[in-house]
This record gives sequence, structure tokens and C-alpha cells, in this order.
Amino acid sequence: MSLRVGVIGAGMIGQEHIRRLTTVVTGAEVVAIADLATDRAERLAAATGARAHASGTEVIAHPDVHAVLVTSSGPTHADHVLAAVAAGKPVFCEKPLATAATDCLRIIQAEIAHGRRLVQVGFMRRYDDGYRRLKRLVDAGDIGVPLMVHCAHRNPTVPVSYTSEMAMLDTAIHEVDVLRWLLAEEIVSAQVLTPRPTRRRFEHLQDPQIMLFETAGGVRADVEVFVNCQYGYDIRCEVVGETGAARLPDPARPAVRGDARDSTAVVTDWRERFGDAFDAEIQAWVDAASEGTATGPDAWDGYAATAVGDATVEALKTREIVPVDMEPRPAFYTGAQQ
Ligand SMILES: NC(=O)C1=CN([C@@H]2O[C@H](COP(=O)(O)OP(=O)(O)OC[C@H]3O[C@@H](n4cnc5c(N)ncnc54)[C@H](O)[C@@H]3O)[C@@H](O)[C@H]2O)C=CC1
Ligand SMILES: O=C1[C@@H](O)[C@H](O)[C@@H](O)[C@H](O)[C@H]1O
Repeated sequence: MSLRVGVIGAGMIGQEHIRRLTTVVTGAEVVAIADLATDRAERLAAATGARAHASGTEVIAHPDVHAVLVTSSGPTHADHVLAAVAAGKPVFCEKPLATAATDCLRIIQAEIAHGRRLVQVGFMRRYDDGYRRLKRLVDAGDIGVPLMVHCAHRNPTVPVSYTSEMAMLDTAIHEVDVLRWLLAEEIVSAQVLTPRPTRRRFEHLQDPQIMLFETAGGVRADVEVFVNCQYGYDIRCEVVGETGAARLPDPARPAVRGDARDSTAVVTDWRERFGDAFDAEIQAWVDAASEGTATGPDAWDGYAATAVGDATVEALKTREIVPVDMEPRPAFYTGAQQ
């Protein structure tokens, strides 16, 4: 029997995941959709054969829903995830797991009380082929012990609603997860440097930013976030070790020769860049949820990313090096990770 999924939040990525669940991954069907914009939920429900619901609470409680996918706005995630865990239903939550670290801890406590993993957090880069190759190489010791990591996260542009804090909370949260996963170490402090802002920005926005992180083992990482770079969606990561350096490959695109030039296209959109990773991530979720459990990035990863995010936002305000305030990791979350 296929996994009957209820989706909460049918905005940009919610619609992407509904399409993915309906036409790409196997073993699942979308049976319920809720969105604050009820007309949107109704339109999508009609198009997919699902039911439209007035609220996420209704979706989670419905006996026909086996598992829940949360793609509503960040501040609403914690309540939906807590309700899903209370109902004993596997739940996929887009990043962030919650906007407050205390809410992430409540989710962790609820999941531990349940006794089995139910929560997967949407850090899809762990399913990207390039990042997975990079991790295998680092884990195999091919570049020796890692010492430094250089990352960049560039978006062509962002809407006026984007704030300077979102450079961390919305954007660099992916690099924070990647760093913790690649290095298998927690981040212990954050600092933010603010270069001359681009003139192609909104007045309120500090863009670009350079975030500096230190891990428990002394690895230093710099993350450039530049969300109005104009030219494309450019994700970079290079790990430098004691005996070598390894770089995330760019997406494969043909080299084109013409007009006395040799050029390669740069992708312009995160959906294009990480499409395959999203497909693999949601397939892995469906497979695990069908067994009544979860896989991949867990609630602890969601908590750690939010805790580092809080320190980084504080560092942006104060320009100081800010220690990350993190609880000890419960034994429940020390198993092998994707
Ligand atoms: N993994 C990734 O690369 C990406 C992750 N995201 C994450 O996905 C989440 C959603 O982002 P977008 O789709 O871009 O936002 P969006 O604003 O396009 O969609 C959010 C939807 O949730 C609905 N909503 C809000 N509160 C709700 C509630 N209480 N109950 C039901 N529906 C509710 C809104 O009406 C809206 O339709 C965010 O947390 C964002 O950070 C977004 C884009 C990429
Ligand atoms: O999660 C995402 C967006 O919310 C965010 O705004 C973008 O900067 C990221 O590249 C994308 O992956």
C-alpha cells in the first residue's frame, strides 16, 4: 500500500514537493493538503485528487493520513511537527525545524519520549551527488585531516522582504548543516564580517556577508553569502586538509564554443541546482516513513543548525565572536547519519 501523505503549506516548495510526491517518487500519494490560503489548497487538491483541509491540525489528525510533510512558513513548523509526533506519524519538515532553539528541544524531547525516530529535516544537500562524493572522500582520509573549509552561497537576487538576518537563518543554514555533516563535528563559535554592500541591494540589507565558524576540533570555515550576486545560483565548497584539497563539483553542463569563446552555463535557481537531491531526499523519506520511522537529517541536526543560527545573528549585531549555546547531544541521536 502506498504511503498516504498530508501536506501542510502549499506555497513555492510545497507545490514542488506535491509534484515530486505525485509524479517522481514511488510509493506515496498525496491525500490531504492544507494552506492558510484555502483557495490554493482547494485548487491543488482538485488537481491532484487530494482533499483540501482548513488547517494543518486537521491534516495531522485525519486517520487517512499516514505521514505529514510540513512546507508552511518557518515560524509554524514547530507546532505542526510536535502535533505529528504526538500523533505518532512520521513527519518531513522543511528547514528550519523551528525558528527558536527551545522549540527544537521540545521536538527532541517529544521524539525521545515516543521512542523511535519520526522527524526528518529538509537539509537536501546531504542527498546531492557532488556533496556525497565530497563527504566520502573526506571520510576516507584522501585529503588528510580537514583544517579549513571555504564555502560560498550566491543567489541571483532576493525579494524586498529578505532581511540581513535571513542571510543566516534562511540561506547559510544549509552551509551550517553541510559543515557539521562533512566534518562530523559541532560548530562552537560564529563571527560575521560585513564587506562593502552591493549597490544592487535594498537599503535595509547587509549583502554580502562573510560568516566565520570554528568547530569543536578547531577547523575554521568561512561562508560567503551573497544573495544579490546577479549572475546565477552558485554554491561552492572546498575542504582543505593536511595532504590535499577537495572541491564540490559544479553541476555538469556542456561547454559551448562559439564567438571565439569557450563557455559553460551557470544555473540560476536552487530548484534546478538541487532538483535531483530533492528527489532523492523525498524518496528516502517516503521509504522510511512507510516503515513508520525517519532517516537522514534528524531533529538534533535541526536543533544544532538553529543554535548556530542564533549565535550568528547575534554576531551580526555585535560584530563579536559569539559562542554557540548548545545542549549535550542525547544518545538517541548518535546513530549513523546519512
Ligand atoms: N530546502 C530548500 O532549499 C528550501 C526550503 N524552503 C523552506 O520551505 C518553507 C516554505 O518556503 P516557501 O515555500 O518558499 O514559502 P511560501 O511562502 O511560498 O509558502 C508557504 C506556504 O505556507 C502557507 N502557510 C503559512 N502558515 C500556514 C499554516 N499555519 N498552515 C498552513 N499553511 C500555512 C502559506 O499560506 C504559503 O502558501 C520555509 O521554511 C523555507 O525556508 C524554501 C525554499 C527552498
Ligand atoms: O532554502 C533556500 C531558500 O529558502 C533560500 O532563500 C536560498 O538562499 C537557498 O539557496 C535555498 O536553498
